[in-house]
Formats: sequence, C-alpha cells, structure tokens
Amino acid sequence: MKTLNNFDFNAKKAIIRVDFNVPLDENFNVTDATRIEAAKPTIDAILAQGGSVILMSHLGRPKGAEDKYSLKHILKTTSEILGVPVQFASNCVGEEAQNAAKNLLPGQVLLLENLRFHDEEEAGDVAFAKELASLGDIYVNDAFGTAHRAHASTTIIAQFFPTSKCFGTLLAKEIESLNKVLKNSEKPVTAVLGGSKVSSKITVIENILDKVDHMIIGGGMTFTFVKALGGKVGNSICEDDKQELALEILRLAKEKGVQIHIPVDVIAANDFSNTADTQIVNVNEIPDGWQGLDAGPKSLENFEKVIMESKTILWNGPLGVFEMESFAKGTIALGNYIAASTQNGAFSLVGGGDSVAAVKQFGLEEKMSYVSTGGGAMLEMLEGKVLPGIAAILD
Ligand SMILES: Nc1ncnc2c1ncn2[C@@H]1O[C@H](COP(=O)(O)OP(=O)(O)OP(=O)(O)O)[C@@H](O)[C@H]1O
Ligand SMILES: O=C(O)[C@H](O)COP(=O)(O)O
Repeated sequence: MKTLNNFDFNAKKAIIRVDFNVPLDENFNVTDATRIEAAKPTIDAILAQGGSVILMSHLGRPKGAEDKYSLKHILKTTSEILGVPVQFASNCVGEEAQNAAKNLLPGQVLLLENLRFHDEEEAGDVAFAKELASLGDIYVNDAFGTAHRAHASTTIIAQFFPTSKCFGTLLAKEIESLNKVLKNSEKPVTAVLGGSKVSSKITVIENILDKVDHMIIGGGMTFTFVKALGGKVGNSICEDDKQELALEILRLAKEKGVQIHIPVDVIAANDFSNTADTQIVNVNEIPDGWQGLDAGPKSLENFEKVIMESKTILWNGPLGVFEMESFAKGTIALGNYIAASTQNGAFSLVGGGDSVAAVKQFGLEEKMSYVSTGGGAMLEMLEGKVLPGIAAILD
C-alpha cells in the first residue's frame, strides 16, 4: 500500500483528491470543517517537504455550475485551517487551472473549483481525468468519503500515474481503522447498528455477521424484528416486507454463534414530536397509536453490559430519534458506554452521517478511538465491497 512515505515531494506538484463536501449555512459559512481539518496532515507533510499542493474536490450534488456549490465558499476556512493563503482557480480544467498549476511554487496551495460542475466527473470521463492529471506530478487520494464513487478524480485519474500515486494520511488511517474492526479485531467484537431502516443496513448486517460476536440492533430497525417475532409495534416505523429477512438474520446469527441484542423496552410516544406524551413499554407491547422512538432503561442496562465486555466496537446508526431531546437519551447513553469501554482499552470506530453527528453533538468525539469521515463509503466497506477509489491506488 503506497503512502506519502514512498515519495519525495520536494519540488513536486501533488494533485490531491480531497473530500471537502462540507455543510454550509445560508450565508455560505462552513458549519462543520471536520473534513477539511482531516486532510491537513497530508497537505502539511507535502508542503513541509518542499512540494506544492493542488486540491480538487466536489461540493454537494450540483446540476451544472451552480454558484451555491462553488468551492470559493470554503476558501477562507481552508486557508485558516492550513495556515497558508490558498489560491483559487474558478474552473478545475482549462487554461486558468493549467496556468495556476504551472506557476505554483513550493509551499503554495491551489484549490480547484468544484469538479462536479462538469458532468464528466461523475461519468468517469477519461479525457477529463487526463486533463486533471496533467496538472500534477504525483496523485494522492485522501478522499475517503468519496472512495466509493468511480468518478474521474477519484478513480479514473489514477491510470495516468502508474508509478506515482498513493494514499493520503487520512485515507490510509480510515482503511487501517476499518481493518481493525473487520480483519484484525480483538474479541469480543460488538457491532451496534441503529438508524431508521433495515433495508438500508441489511447488506452490512449480513456481511458483518461473520466478523462479530455480538450485534446490538436498535433504532427504527428494532420494530421490523419485533413484529416478525409476533410482537405488537403500534405505529412504530416498520418495514413489513422485510420481516422474512429479519427472521433469516436471526436464524443466520444463531447458526454463526452471534448473539443478537434487541431492545426489550422502549420510550413510546403518541406523536412523532418532541412534546408528545411518552411512556416506557415492553418492546412487543406497544399500544395502537403509539410509536417507539428510543431505547428504554432495561435495554440500555443490557447494552451497557455487552459494550463494557467488548474489546472492539463498531457503531453505525443512532438508537433513537436523537434529533429530538425527548428521544436522545438512548443514543447519549450508548455513546457514553462506548466511551467508557474505550477508556478501558477497547477499540471503537464510529461511522455514518447521523451517528457521527450525534457523537459530535454530545461531545463524545474525543472519547472514541476513531470517528470516520465517510458515510456511504464506510457503509460500502462494511458491506464487504472493494471501493473503486482504493482499488485504483492499489492497482
Ligand atoms: N425508533 C425510531 N423511529 C424512527 N426513526 C428513528 C428511530 N430511531 C432512529 N431513527 C432515525 O434514524 C435516522 C438515522 O438513520 P441512518 O440509518 O441514516 O443513520 P446513519 O447510518 O448514522 O447515517 P447515514 O445513513 O446518514 O450515514 C435518524 O434521523 C433517527 O432519527
Ligand atoms: O458526503 C459524502 O458522503 C461524500 O462526499 C460523497 O458524496 P455523494 O454521495 O454526493 O457522492
């Protein structure tokens, strides 16, 4: 696996695919700069060796060159984080980008305009990839969040750097952390899978059944399992067409010796609202008109025991509707158990847009061993897929 260590960047131009797809507010201020901060070690290392850096990224899912998705909005934040002025090319290809790249001096940084302003990016167009490639001497992929996309800048471009391509520090760290869970894990291994739907997590569940000792299934997924087992779930979110699949997962888990833990009680509400009336009920006795929106106290006690005994913990998906204060207790408690277990020496990996948002919101980020910058990319790795962005560097 080639990393920055395999190259001398002195007087070289590194073209780096980063994932600066960050959230912006209505005034185009960056509201969460984690992904920019996460790319800093790679950029710093190359600049420190006397190299120069050309950054390319997408932002959002624009239809053509929509100004609201311009990367100029993140220029100031990027300069502040990197501690150097960052130049900007208002098109990622063409004369302006070529001149800016050509004139770039050691220690300087250039940010190219949103790659997705050109349809060729997502189409994986070879000529477009070649144009991007012509801007740099060494290709570095540090965009874990976009490594599951076979786009021009994440995958196709690599063919133009047969011997001069490598993983950036962030991408290498993401792969290493996932391997600590999926391949070289210390037992017992526990996966906590929450979120809203079985359908979006089913392939992950199936793939990791072979790798874990315990699986905690929470969040909205709970009710498809409970109903399949004959329980009453009231108005809780439930995918009736996935009940057979839920039973099959339970059967497979038994066969593989994986212990599945499902909430035994829930906080039920008479409305999907923070101010709804609530009651604690058994998970399989939810009255008509009520819906389970968070794990209950007995469930949390059970989960705490499992988490505290685990040596490797993977967490993807919240245990309840944590966006509403009334239903955030389960997710906060779970985060605290994982933090405590991590302090006891367990390795913990958190990934997925909403779980990472929850961990940040509740101030638990520093207490986890690793918080992934990837949403869809991490899920695809957990599904056992080889990500095209990673494969292109390994080639
Ligand atoms: N009991 C429940 N009923 C309804 N929705 C729930 C329940 N528990 C959790 N959710 C919702 O599930 C959503 C998160 O699910 P999701 O599967 O998207 O998580 P994730 O994998 O962390 O995020 P992402 O898919 O963005 O990477 C949250 O918005 C949360 O409110
Ligand atoms: O935020 C993400 O998950 C990545 O930046 C990929 O974005 P995409 O789903 O629009 O390809």
